[in-house]
Amino acid sequence: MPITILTVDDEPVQRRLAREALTRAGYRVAEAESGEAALQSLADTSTAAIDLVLLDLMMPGMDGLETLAAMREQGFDQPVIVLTAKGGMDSVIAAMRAGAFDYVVKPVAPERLRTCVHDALKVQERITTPRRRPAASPSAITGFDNLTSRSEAMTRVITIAKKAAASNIPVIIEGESGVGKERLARAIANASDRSRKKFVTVNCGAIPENLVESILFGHEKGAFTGATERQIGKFVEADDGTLFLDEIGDLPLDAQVKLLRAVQEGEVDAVGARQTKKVDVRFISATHHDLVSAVQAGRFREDLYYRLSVFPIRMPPLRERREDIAPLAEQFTRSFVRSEGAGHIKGIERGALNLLMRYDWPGNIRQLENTIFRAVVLAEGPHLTEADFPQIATQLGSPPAEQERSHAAERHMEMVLQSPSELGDLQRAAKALRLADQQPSSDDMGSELTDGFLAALDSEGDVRALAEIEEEMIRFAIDHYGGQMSEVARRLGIGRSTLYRKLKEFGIDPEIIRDAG
Ligand SMILES: Nc1ncnc2c1ncn2[C@@H]1O[C@H](COP(=O)(O)OP(=O)(O)OP(=O)(O)O)[C@@H](O)[C@H]1O
Repeated sequence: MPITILTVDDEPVQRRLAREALTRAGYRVAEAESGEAALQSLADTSTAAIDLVLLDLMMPGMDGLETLAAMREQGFDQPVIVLTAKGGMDSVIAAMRAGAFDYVVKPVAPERLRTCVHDALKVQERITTPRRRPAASPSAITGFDNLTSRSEAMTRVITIAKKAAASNIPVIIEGESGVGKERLARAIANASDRSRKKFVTVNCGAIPENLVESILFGHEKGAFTGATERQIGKFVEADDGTLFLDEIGDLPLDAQVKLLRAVQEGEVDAVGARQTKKVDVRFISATHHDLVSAVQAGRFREDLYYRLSVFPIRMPPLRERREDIAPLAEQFTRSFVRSEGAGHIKGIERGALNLLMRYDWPGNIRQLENTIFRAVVLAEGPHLTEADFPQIATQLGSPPAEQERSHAAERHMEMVLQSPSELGDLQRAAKALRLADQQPSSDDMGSELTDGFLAALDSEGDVRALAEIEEEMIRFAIDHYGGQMSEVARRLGIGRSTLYRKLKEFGIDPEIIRDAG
């Protein structure tokens, strides 16, 4: 089955450019002219499944960011590469924050696009392949000793959590998504006198409303249409052990009433059962919501809140405990090098760690874990360097001290291949990508662009073929001189007939380049 890429762009010329570049690389290409149409294509089961989405950020109607958000909301988790026209680094950063894999600046440089798509698919394939062993699978490592806590903030959390482990009272862990709430809950349970009993988790936010009662409290066979088997429910399953109520703030109000009774009385009624059952459960809940505000807004029952939050623990986001970033990054690197068989990687460089420590990590430890995974899968050198974290560098908008590698060099090439009117944005982008160190400074990127900026190496680190560079130079010149072919020929130092012969040879359509520019 060929890999299918959905190109989403309102401009037919751009769709065509992307299609040409991708079909030449052997991909199947589907097209959508708007965000709305893209969502329809993704949901359409009658056509080939989409493996990757190439998404323009600037579109009328639903723009790229809205489309990306809607995709994730609707459960489409294909990798997304965003296309940006005029430097638009702000929306690129927003898209990366929203989970885009990477970005490409228009007009699309075919080689860069293909590298980007190849990388995204490689990472995706490794995520979905059973070979992947998460670096820190919650069930594998669950003690306090395995919770990285170099920071003061986290040391405090662990001290409090150890106290909670010594008692049986309900604990609520509050904190942003991916911050490690479940890991902490497991550590508490493992250090408690119920450590040998079951730890049952239930994600309250993921249960369909009409099934909440049955999943929590169980049901008898035939209690409702579809209840073909008796189910004991999570409470009974956790009897004598610990019940972890994740995303408790998402529990519907009706279910909150029943939960309150179960918590208060230690009794549950399975749907359709005649008898009440006594259970002995230790509760640990978690939420990324501000439950106090939810109580004030009437979305969460106050009595239930007080019952569950006898022992509240706030997990600080990673940006409030930056000292933990480096040890976590090192731990994930070691772990993924092992699980991915990437023995050529010996570790992570200081410069890369410094870069990671400056970032805010809105997705917290989970995002850091995924970022390291991606770097380990794609890195070719003996150490992870700053250049292996292009998406973080982009979002930080800060310069790398690290020797640039082909990936960034390609980006640089793209920047150079823009029209002069875009230079302001591009200079900022170049700075964001920290190219200043060993490339000519952004000030050198005046209106006269020199061929010294052309990327000499390909994505494998090898010298690029002359023909490829020649083709790129011609495309650039056409764009740069607004399609005036005699000027293009003159500046390139070749005759018009040679130019036209080369256009034919490389399959270049000057009209398309001019429109795209
Ligand atoms: N101290 C840690 N050391 C290593 N890995 C960790 C640590 N804390 C969390 N993780 C890893 O980070 C990821 C997110 O952790 P976890 O699921 O516990 O977060 P969460 O706050 O419960 O997330 P959510 O709110 O989205 O459910 C997991 O893969 C987990 O194994």
